Amino acid sequence: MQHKSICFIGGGNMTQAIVFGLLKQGYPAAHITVCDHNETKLALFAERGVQISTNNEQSVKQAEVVVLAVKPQAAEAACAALSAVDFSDKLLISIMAAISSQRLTALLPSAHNIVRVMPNTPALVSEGMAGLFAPTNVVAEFKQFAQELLSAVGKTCWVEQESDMHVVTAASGSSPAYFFLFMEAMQQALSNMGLTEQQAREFIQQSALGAAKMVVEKPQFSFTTLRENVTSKGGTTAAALAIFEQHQLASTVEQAMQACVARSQEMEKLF
Ligand SMILES: NC(=O)C1=CN([C@@H]2O[C@H](COP(=O)(O)OP(=O)(O)OC[C@H]3O[C@@H](n4cnc5c(N)ncnc54)[C@H](OP(=O)(O)O)[C@@H]3O)[C@@H](O)[C@H]2O)C=CC1
Ligand SMILES: O=C(O)[C@@H]1CCC=N1
Repeated sequence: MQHKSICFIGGGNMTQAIVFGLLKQGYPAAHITVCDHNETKLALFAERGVQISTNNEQSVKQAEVVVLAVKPQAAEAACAALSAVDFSDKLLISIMAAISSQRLTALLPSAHNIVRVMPNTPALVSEGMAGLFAPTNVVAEFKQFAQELLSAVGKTCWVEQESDMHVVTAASGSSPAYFFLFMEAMQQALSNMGLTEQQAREFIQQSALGAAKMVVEKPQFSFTTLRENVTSKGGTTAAALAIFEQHQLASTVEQAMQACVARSQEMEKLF
């Protein structure tokens, strides 16, 4: 991939995951700048050779690609501070949940090439999953760069309709947290039944990794088949799954993901 100069606005959790993932894949640190007002966060990047700055405007002016990575609540202020920058030759990538391309255009009128990306933190270990959307006017070269950038730290999937980015947020951005919550609950339960936290973690992480690898490496098997292959009639797994069913796990998961989408839709109107 081309090594364009990239400036990240916001050096928080998601920027750390993407930038450290990119460095792991050999993206030159000298081509990356991270802007934040938090010196402690900036130090994490500086110690890996990434350029750091508290002067957003100056850094953005020098970059070919700008990644907006502040919280949606902070989008307006962050963009207002960039109003003097001419974005017409730059690619603007927004990883912010819920902020539409129309809103971004209103905030930064000179930005004609906007790609929305909904990544997730497994980018840190090169196993990210990112949904992408670009309005029809975005030039192909910039779309390709955005895809290559995210492909360097995981898998990508374009959506045609911007409204689908709400659902994508439930599917990529937020979804690692569902699995982490499940693992937290498993660890608590195993600890309560006598394993140490560390033992519990080892059983859970390897089982999760093994299950995920089976899903990836055995695409001929549906999730249902993989589950059924573990579940002996009248056995231990069936006893566990019966409790999940009794407590309507599928319905709970659906409600949780609907809440994620609804919050994204609400945030789109708020910020
Ligand atoms: N975390 C995740 O898993 C994912 C997050 N996202 C999206 O990524 C974005 C960032 O999320 P996340 O990394 O978790 O958030 P964080 O709060 O961890 O990081 C945002 C950082 O930006 C800083 N910041 C705020 N305003 C400015 C500014 N004007 N200039 C420079 N830095 C600024 C914040 O500082 P301070 O805290 O001091 O204000 C903070 O350090 C969000 O919009 C979120 O929707 C998307 C997918 C997944
Ligand atoms: O929770 C959030 O709002 C952000 C967006 C997706 C993941 N984290």
